Amino acid sequence: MTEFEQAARQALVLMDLTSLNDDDSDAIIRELCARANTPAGHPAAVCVYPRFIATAREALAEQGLTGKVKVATVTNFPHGEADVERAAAETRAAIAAGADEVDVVFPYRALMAGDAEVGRELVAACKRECGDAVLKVILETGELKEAGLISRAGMLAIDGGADFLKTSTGKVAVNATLEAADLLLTTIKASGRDVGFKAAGGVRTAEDAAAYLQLAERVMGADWITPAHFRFGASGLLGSLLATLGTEEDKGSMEGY
Ligand SMILES: O=C[C@H](O)COP(=O)(O)O
Repeated sequence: MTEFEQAARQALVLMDLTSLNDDDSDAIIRELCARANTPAGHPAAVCVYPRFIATAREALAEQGLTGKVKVATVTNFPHGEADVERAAAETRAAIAAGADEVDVVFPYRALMAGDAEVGRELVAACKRECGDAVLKVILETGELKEAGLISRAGMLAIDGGADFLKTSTGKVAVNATLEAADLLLTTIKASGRDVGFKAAGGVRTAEDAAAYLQLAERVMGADWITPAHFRFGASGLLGSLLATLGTEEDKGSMEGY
């Protein structure tokens, strides 16, 4: 296996296979879950809107993937409002509906306007609702733009109890970049805390994935890169990974894409 194929195989098991579109339906989420069952292995999670958590659980069970592929969802998404109570209530509802993992959007506009405390509070409130469930905090680095703000947001999220720092919603002009990834990985390392990293938004090819993996290896070391610490949030990466591995997607499960 070439080094590049190895990166594709690794990226597949680190992926949160995502569908967060306005026209998502039960049928589309069922197909997403069917696509998770690839001949080359399965992703770490599927990531869906809260109203599809039950559908995803059911569809993964039908694929024999219960417990193997987690169900992730999003809260305070995509705008990252500074309403702690609402974000906590959405997170509580997501956990009650059966989410294994919650990706909450950090109130990044509030931070840009000078209110740092609400970000820490919102993350802490959502982590309380999660308990042992994984909380990923979406910082929207492409909107924060400045290195200082990106690192500050990362530190606040870690202080609030984030299990992962995630770059982006995938809904703004600039999503995951290697520069933002470097800043967040460095922030995680400097914190000394057991926090993971998720690159999300615009990661489309095996080449993209390999570059992030190389960066993470340089900053954190190869052994750190497991699904417990590193994820790709991606809606359009699976096909490229499977093509790199010489495995075609099942066209029957591609209807609607
Ligand atoms: O969290 C994941 C992102 O929403 C996915 O973004 P993408 O559609 O650009 O892959």
